[in-house]
Amino acid sequence: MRIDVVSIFPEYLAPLDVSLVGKARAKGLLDVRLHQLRDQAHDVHRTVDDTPYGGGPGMVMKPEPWAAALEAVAPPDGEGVPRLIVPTPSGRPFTQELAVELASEPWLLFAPARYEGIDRRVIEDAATRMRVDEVSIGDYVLAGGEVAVLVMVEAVARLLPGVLGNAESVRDDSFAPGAMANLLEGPVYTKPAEWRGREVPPVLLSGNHGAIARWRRDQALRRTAENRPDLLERLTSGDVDKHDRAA
Ligand SMILES: Nc1ccc2ncsc2c1
Repeated sequence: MRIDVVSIFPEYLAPLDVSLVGKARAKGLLDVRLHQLRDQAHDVHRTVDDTPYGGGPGMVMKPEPWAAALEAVAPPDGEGVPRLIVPTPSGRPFTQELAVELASEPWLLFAPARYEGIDRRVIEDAATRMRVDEVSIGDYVLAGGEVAVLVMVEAVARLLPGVLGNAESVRDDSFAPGAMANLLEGPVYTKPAEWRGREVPPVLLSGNHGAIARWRRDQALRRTAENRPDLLERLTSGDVDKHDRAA
């Protein structure tokens, strides 16, 4: 997979050089390219923003630098077309399901905005050439979209074949499609078996894999009911038998 990111703060994406994503890049599983938006602003101040038409607070990112940056990355007459992801608080929610969908794309192009956002015409123009998704990572105030790019790239990269050492853990993730869909992961434990007077739940030491699986699902249901009751509503009656609900 190729990932391009256009930003006025490409240094904000430095974490993509380390850990899971960094290792995937080193293995050649991921090709990440960062681009400075200001390189496409040719006035002396390399201006990328201006006041909003219609008035209002803040500044809006100008269309010309963004259009030039997107076309520099993906020339209209070039090979292949990326899927453009525009991180924005007014976008569709970023979910594990969307991460799985994006992980099947050969090329993603991220356009994180600062200020009040990007002139709408940039999105409309790009949509004539490529698929565009406006995506939000949640309902809170951030200074820009770069941190959302870090979130989405990590969530997608870990799903790529060969990136995670143990494919099992992808299956057992919270929110992963399948048995754990719409369930939060339960508590986890490691050695020592007793620590500051607290013991590991005996079932986890029993070697009884059926009992362990049942215990883990029960704990996942309990944690989901406690922290995300909204997710329980998504579980079909077939997913949660009467016993589970009563637990
Ligand atoms: N403030 C804010 C909240 C969510 C979000 N998602 C992508 S960019 C962004 C910015």
